[in-house]
Amino acid sequence: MKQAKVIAVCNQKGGVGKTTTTINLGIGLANQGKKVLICDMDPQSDTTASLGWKQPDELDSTLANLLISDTSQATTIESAILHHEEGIDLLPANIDLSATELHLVNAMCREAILKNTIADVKDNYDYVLIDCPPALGMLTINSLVAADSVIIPVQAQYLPAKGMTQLLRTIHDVKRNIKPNLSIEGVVLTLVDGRTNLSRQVIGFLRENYGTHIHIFNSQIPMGVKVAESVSQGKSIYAYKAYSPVAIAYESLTKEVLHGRERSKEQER
Ligand SMILES: Nc1ncnc2c1ncn2[C@@H]1O[C@H](COP(=O)(O)OP(=O)(O)OP(=O)(O)O)[C@@H](O)[C@H]1O
Repeated sequence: MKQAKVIAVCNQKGGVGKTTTTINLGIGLANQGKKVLICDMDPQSDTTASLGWKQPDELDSTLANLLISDTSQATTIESAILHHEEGIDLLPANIDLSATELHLVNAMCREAILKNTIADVKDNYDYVLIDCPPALGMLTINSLVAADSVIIPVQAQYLPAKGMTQLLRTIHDVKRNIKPNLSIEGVVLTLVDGRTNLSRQVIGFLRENYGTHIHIFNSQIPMGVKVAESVSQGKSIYAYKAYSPVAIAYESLTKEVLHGRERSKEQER
């Protein structure tokens, strides 16, 4: 049996590249021989649609059914898992997940429902990546409680970087009250426009304001038109346009994540 590392890809700000990072990091890890499960915890179901399931609302079994353990539908986690042609598995989402958020508020052990839901299958994988919704509600809290670490995609702009305070506070609260060993894997700069100096300014801002203790990945994800095209084809950037700057950047991020894990395993020994 494997021992999965569970990583939440999280930022309450919308449109910062969470979905794109989850997919391309996930498939990047699969390309390196790792077994990967992606959980789509965003009711917009962009990850599900971007991986080729274009009508998520027509899916019978999704994370929404699993999280409310709807006995009338008797959904098993195995029956909900979809298999993508590039070698990763997906627990899909659809719009029902937004109603699930309300249900979770009154549920017992409400913060740990995702963690318990994936407990039986998690160790079939090396990595479980969770694409979080752009909000700090119960779906995000469940994602953080299920996770060992968090990757924070930050758009290389001044205001999105500023908005990190609230997210870091939430991560701190989860760590203090529920999940003491939750760690921040790192911040990845996304949508970097190479024509400006903004990425350097944003890194300077993050270091100054959040201390030196938050790791910032060396890999930066540039802007590239091929991203939207790959999404429309249900493919990763590697399958759609190998060797494009975005593909090279995500491959490099994948290696940083892999090496980070190897380093921490060595430290444990
Ligand atoms: N490197 C990139 N270059 C160009 N476009 C990108 C890049 N990364 C993401 N995008 C585009 O930016 C938009 C937002 O990206 P994405 O969906 O990954 O962000 P998100 O944080 O998951 O959004 P949401 O919060 O709405 O779920 C999408 O249209 C996506 O195709």
